[in-house]
Amino acid sequence: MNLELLLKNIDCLEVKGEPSQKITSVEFDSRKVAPGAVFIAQRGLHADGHRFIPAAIKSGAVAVVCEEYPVPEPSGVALVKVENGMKAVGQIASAFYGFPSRKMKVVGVTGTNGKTSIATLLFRLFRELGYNVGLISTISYRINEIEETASQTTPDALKIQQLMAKMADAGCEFCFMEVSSHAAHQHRIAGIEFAGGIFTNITHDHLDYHKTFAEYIKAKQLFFNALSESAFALTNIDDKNGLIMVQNSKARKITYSNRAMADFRCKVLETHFNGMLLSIEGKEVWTRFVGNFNASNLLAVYAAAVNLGQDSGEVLTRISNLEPVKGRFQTIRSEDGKMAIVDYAHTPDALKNVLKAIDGIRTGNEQVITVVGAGGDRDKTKRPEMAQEAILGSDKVVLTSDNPRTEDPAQIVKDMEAGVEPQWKNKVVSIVNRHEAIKTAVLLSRPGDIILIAGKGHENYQDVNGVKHHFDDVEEVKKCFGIED
Ligand SMILES: CC(=O)N[C@H]1[C@@H](OP(=O)(O)OP(=O)(O)OC[C@H]2O[C@@H](n3ccc(=O)[nH]c3=O)[C@H](O)[C@@H]2O)O[C@H](CO)[C@@H](O)[C@@H]1O[C@H](C)C(=O)N[C@@H](C)C(=O)N[C@H](CCC(=O)O)C(=O)O
Ligand SMILES: Nc1ncnc2c1ncn2[C@@H]1O[C@H](COP(=O)(O)OP(=O)(O)OP(=O)(O)O)[C@@H](O)[C@H]1O
Ligand SMILES: N[C@H](CCC[C@H](N)C(=O)O)C(=O)O
Ligand SMILES: [Mg+2]
Repeated sequence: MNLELLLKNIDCLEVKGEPSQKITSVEFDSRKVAPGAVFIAQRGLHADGHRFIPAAIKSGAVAVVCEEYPVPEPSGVALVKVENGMKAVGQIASAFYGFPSRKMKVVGVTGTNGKTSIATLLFRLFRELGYNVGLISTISYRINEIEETASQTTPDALKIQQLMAKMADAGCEFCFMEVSSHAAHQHRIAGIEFAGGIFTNITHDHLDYHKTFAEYIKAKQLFFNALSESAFALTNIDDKNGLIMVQNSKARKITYSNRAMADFRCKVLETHFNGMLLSIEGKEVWTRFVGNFNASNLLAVYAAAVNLGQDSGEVLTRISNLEPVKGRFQTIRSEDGKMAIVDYAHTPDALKNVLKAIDGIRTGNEQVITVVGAGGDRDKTKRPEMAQEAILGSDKVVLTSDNPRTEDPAQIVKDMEAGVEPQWKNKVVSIVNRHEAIKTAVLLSRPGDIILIAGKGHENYQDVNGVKHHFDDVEEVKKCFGIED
C-alpha cells in the first residue's frame, strides 16, 4: 500500500520525503521490522520508541512515524510527524488492513469486573443465533471456532487490527471485545469504529498503573468519549459511577439495573446452586448462573443483543441455554459431598460478590473455606482488602500465592496479612505454596462444606519471575477430591 493513501485518514502534522513509498507492513517494535515497513515510534513506560528509529531503518523501514524527528534526519526514508505515536499505531494499522471494524459491528466491554463474562456470553449468544462472530478477551481471541490463547485482555493496536481483518475475511458480522483501562489509556483501541460500548462497574484495581481512582475512572471514560453518535453506550446504573462514565459520550445512552428504574431491568426471583430464576423485562427466564453480579452481566448481554437488532424473545430463550465461562464460579463436587468453586475473583469487590453469592445459596450449617492470593507486580493496596473480604465472607481462609511475578511471594502474603485484624487471626492460615494451600483447605473441609478457590479462574500457570509454571486450580482440587479426568 502507498504511504500517501495510508496517511489519508490519520491526524498527521507533517510529512517529509517520498509520500508515494510502497508500504508492506506496519510495526511499532524495531525488533520486528522487515524491509518495506513503516515504523511507528511510541513512548512507552520503560523505553522511548524514538530511540529505536535507527535500528528500524537499518532493518529496512522505508517510512518512520514519530512525534519528534530524529537527529540527524535520515535520508532515503519518509518521515511523518504525529502528535501521539500510540494513537498513530491503531489509526495506521486500521487503514493498512482496510478498516476492518467498519465491516462488522464491534462492541467493547469495559469495567473492573465482568468484561470477560459479558464479551464471551455475547460471543456465544450470537454464535447460537447463527452469526459469524469474533471475540477478543482475557481467555482467548476467537474467530468462530478458531481459537488462539490470549496474551493480554486487550492486545496492542496492531494485533487488534490484524485480528479484526481476519474476522472480516471470515465474514464476521459482530466482534465482542474487552477494553481494559490500560488499553484505553494507551490508545490500543484507536482506529476501531465501535457500534457500542458496555460499562459493568468500577472498583478498586490497577492503582499501581493509574495511581488514583479518579485517573482510573478517566481512563475508562476515554473509551465512551470516543464513541460516535451512531453507537450505543450501555451503562450499569447500579454502579455509582455508571452515569459519570458516559456523561461526555456522544453515543446513545442506555441504562440497565437490577435495583432501580432503567431502560433495561432485571430481578432475581430464585437462587439455587445450579442457577437462578430471573425476571428480565418482566419475562421469567431460568439461567445456569449464580449471584446478583451474574444477573447484572446477563442483563447487559440481553440489552446489548436487543440494541444490536436481535429479537428479544429469541435472545431470552438462548440466554437460558448459556453456560458459565471457564473459571467463573466453576463448581467441582467430591464424592463425599464437598463442593469446590474455582473463580477468577482477583479484586476485593469480585471476592465480596462471589462470597455474597455463596452466602445466598448456603444452608448455614456448612463451612465456607476460601483460598486466595494476590498478584505480584500489581496494585499492592488491594492485598489487605482482599484478605479482609475473604475473612468477612468465610469461616476459614487460607492466604497463598497468585502469580508472584518478580516479587517475593512470602512478602505478598505478608501484605495480605496486614488486613487481618487480631480477632480474626484464628480463622486464617498462610501457606505460600498454592498446591499445599488447596490441599490444606480440602483437609480442613467436611462433607457439605464449600471451598472457594479464588483469583486464577481459567489460568493454567503460576508466573514466577517471568516463567509460567503449569498450575491449574481445577486440576489441583480434582486431585485432592480423588477425581480422575
Ligand atoms: C504496563 C503496560 O501496559 N505495558 C504495555 C506497554 O509496554 P511499555 O510501555 O513498557 O513499552 P516499552 O518497553 O516502554 O517500549 C516502548 C516502545 O518501544 C518499542 N521498542 C522497545 C524495544 C526495542 O528494542 N525496540 C522497540 O521498538 C516497543 O515496541 C514500544 O512500542 O506497551 C506494550 C506494547 O503495546 C505492551 O505489551 C505492554 O503490556 C505489558 C506486557 C503488560 O503486562 N500489560 C498489562 C499490565 C496489561 O496491559 N493489562 C491489561 C489489563 C488486564 C485486566 O485487568 O484485564 C490488558 O489489557 O491485558
Ligand atoms: N458484574 C460483575 N460485578 C462484580 N464482580 C463480577 C462481575 N462479573 C464477574 N465478577 C467477578 O469477577 C471475576 C472476573 O470476572 P471476569 O473475568 O468476567 O472479569 P474481567 O473484567 O474480564 O476481569 P479482567 O480485568 O481480569 O479481564 C469473576 O470470576 C467474578 O468473581
Ligand atoms: N488482568 C489481571 C488479571 C489478574 C489475575 C490474577 N491471577 C493475578 O495474576 O493477579 C491483571 O493482570 O492484573
Ligand atoms: Mg477479562
